[in-house]
Amino acid sequence: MASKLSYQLRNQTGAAIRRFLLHRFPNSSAATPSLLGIRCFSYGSSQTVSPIDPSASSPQELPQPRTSPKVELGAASASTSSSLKENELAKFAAISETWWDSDGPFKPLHVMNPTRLAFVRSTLCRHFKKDPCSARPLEGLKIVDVGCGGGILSEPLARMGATVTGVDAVEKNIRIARVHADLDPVTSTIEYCCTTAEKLVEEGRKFDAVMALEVIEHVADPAEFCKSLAALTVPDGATVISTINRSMRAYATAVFAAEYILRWLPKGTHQWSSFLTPEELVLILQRANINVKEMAGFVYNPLTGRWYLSDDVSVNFIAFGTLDSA
Ligand SMILES: C[S@@+](CC[C@H](N)C(=O)[O-])C[C@H]1O[C@@H](n2cnc3c(N)ncnc32)[C@H](O)[C@@H]1O
Ligand SMILES: [Mg+2]
Repeated sequence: MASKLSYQLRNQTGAAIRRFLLHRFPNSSAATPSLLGIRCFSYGSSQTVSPIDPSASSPQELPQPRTSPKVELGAASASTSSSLKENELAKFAAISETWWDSDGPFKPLHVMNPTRLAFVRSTLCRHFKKDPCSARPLEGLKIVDVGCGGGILSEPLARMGATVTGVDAVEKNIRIARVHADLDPVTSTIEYCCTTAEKLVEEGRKFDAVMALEVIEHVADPAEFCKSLAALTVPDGATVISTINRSMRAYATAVFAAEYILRWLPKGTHQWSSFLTPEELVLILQRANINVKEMAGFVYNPLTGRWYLSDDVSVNFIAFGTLDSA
């Protein structure tokens, strides 16, 4: 009798936990790049690439854009930008002084930088037939870094020889980026501007490669944002996007642990519901005519304190795509 009762209790508790998780994480994803039919990035080796059939990979409804209250944003706010989510931008404006403090709130980006640069260099060199081992492998490429913040990515891209434009919707970020880049003649060539992707589109700007790393989870309308990224890209040009998966693991690690336990990021930095699953990102990009060809996950090793590339896209992931020329 007692064991029957305890069995029932365990069953009910299990069901309640399952109900809670399903309610809290309705669309969480367990995708891997190969399940999505995308080549998984790995040093040296390559696996099959089979383009995704948009009608077949039809994940669910995409998250809908939300509106947010107005805050002061500088020049970027002059445009009728669809990508601006003002409460998100206010968070970055509040900590803009700390962009280059490698132990500050942007420490995770600083620590992750070599790993994501390895992906960027490798995919761009493969696509544009450049030598990844040369000192300036991105020489000759015009690259825009959308949501560049203080320039953590823009600067190494310039050092790799690219002609870089960095744009951010927060004026203070651009000021910090400018001051820091001017410390070195190579990075002082970067064109920094407080604006948005959609404003650059209005101005008719085009780039060989468009970067938006850790930005899409902070914009108002990811689908419109991707359309702007596509419109900035030359035919057969490249797009690289990194973000956080809307998975249970991401909630536990990238939000709960990173913000509340380890205090790597200020509390409230990320809204879990604004994350995209890899399937959603691929679909949104496909609708913008960008074909995702390579994808990788970033995995943190607490023993070494480093990030490495992996096919585990369950938390942080990065995607490389090209703009259909047709
Ligand atoms: C997490 S930071 C990433 C910075 C940089 N991409 C990196 O990875 O080092 C996100 C940045 O995107 C900017 N941002 C957010 N929404 C934007 C938008 N709609 N247009 C331009 N910049 C935006 C923020 O101001 C912030 O600097
Ligand atoms: Mg983020």
